[in-house]
Amino acid sequence: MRITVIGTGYVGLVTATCLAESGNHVFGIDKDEAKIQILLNNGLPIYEPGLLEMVQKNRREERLKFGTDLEAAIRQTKLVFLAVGTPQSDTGDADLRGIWAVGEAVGRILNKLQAEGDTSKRILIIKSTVPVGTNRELTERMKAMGCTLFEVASNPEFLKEGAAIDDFMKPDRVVVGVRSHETAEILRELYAPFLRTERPFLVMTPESAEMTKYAANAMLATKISFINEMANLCDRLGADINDVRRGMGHDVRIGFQFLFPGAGYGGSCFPKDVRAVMAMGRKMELPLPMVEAVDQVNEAQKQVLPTKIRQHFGDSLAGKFIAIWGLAFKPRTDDIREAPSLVLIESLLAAGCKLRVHDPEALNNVKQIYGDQLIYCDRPYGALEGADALVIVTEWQEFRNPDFEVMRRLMRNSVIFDGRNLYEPRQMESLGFTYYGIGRGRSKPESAN
Ligand SMILES: NC(=O)C1=CN([C@@H]2O[C@H](COP(=O)(O)OP(=O)(O)OC[C@H]3O[C@@H](n4cnc5c(N)ncnc54)[C@H](O)[C@@H]3O)[C@@H](O)[C@H]2O)C=CC1
Ligand SMILES: O=C(O)[C@H]1O[C@H](OP(=O)(O)OP(=O)(O)OC[C@H]2O[C@@H](n3ccc(=O)[nH]c3=O)[C@H](O)[C@@H]2O)[C@H](O)[C@@H](O)[C@@H]1O
Repeated sequence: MRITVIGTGYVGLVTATCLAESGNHVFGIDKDEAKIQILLNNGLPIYEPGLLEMVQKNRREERLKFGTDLEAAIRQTKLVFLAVGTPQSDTGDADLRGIWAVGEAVGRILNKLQAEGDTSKRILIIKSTVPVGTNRELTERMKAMGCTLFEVASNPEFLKEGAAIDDFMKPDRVVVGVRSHETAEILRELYAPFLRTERPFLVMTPESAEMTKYAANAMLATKISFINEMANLCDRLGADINDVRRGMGHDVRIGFQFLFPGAGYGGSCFPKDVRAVMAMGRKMELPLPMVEAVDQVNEAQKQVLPTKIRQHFGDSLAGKFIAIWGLAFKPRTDDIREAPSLVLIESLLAAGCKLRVHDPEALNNVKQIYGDQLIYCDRPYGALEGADALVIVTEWQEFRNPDFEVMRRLMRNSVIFDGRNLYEPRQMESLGFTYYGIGRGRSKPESAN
């Protein structure tokens, strides 16, 4: 099939590339000329494992093209994916200006093509995460522009950054929201190569598809906030969340996934999507106390590491050298949107600490925010030189098994605040470290200081 994907961010670029990989001819279109230029120069504007090689291969084989010319792309394609950002607005709901702008641009182009005698119907497929009713409103807006030969479908995306290619190529399910059988069948054919191993292709209304995406993200965020709350209780009661988590997860009704406590969930999706669900509830005057609590618990969780650090150092915190390992909101990405590391950095800078930070991929993004307020280290051990403490915020693989001897030699004080529970408290103590995890049963209430 011939496809246009509008937006070449984390989702659009992966979608365009994976669809090209399965034999389609795809145009990746973005309004950001700098991004397109990087892609045309055989680079990648983001870090996502395995993506660069796949982009290069499909460009070489001429199935994947990039540009800024939407009209040229739409002239040659029937399927048009919308993968532009839908960030959080000031009021908490999803900011849909990107979707409306694309709708208007596509509408103008369709009118022009129709006037030229092009009678083929285009299918606009909303891949971005959008509130329930967006599909319908986009349809109405385009009809109001005089467009007739089009249909809008919903096809939410469930990929995770860092594992995006695998998630797209082998999805647990594909969800499509359509108003016609014909569109459902076109999308079924498009996705067939990715669903060969019994994975379901679920057809529903656009409203249900839009809701499915938010409900899935809200559920996953709920699991994380729940386990974080249990971890904080373990800390106070002297239980170890790692044992508790295992004890829970073996119950197949509960399972192990998304039950890792930490420094709070971040990223461009869970925080904004949970708040968008809250906003939909407010609009419908329906209280959603559970979803609101998920967000509140998460905001509080981002303060857990700063609180433990304040408790440990007390009045002597100002002027301390603190090393931070891991800045991206999760491993295997350079994305720092809503990352818990940023809350920690703000708090420690405000307390007068000097920060030496390391991340395998996200240093440049952090530099763009903090400039020379931080010391940026290319290597993990470089960040430890003279440090009074190490704080681990993101569980990059290379932090799991470091040389603790070397670490102790480099650090001025052997103190570790481990926001991802990478190490065993007893082992760390036997190696001479003062060690704080999340929910490992060792922290005092804040008032104890
Ligand atoms: N990042 C993720 O892991 C996932 C994101 N989503 C959803 O997918 C959507 C996109 O997210 P990301 O890819 O992370 O966003 P992003 O911000 O990385 O990329 C969006 C791209 O759209 C481009 N764009 C905006 N307006 C445009 C226009 N009028 N014409 C052409 N290009 C335009 C921007 O320049 C940018 O490159 C959001 O709704 C998000 O909630 C869904 C699943 C996973
Ligand atoms: O809608 C989206 O954008 C995507 O949001 C998440 O994907 P992503 O944000 O890329 O990454 P996750 O692996 O879900 O991690 C999100 C945050 O939760 C945290 N997390 C995750 C799992 C866990 O057990 N504990 C935990 O604290 C991570 O550290 C990270 O900060 C969902 O997992 C995807 O299914 C969804 O498509």
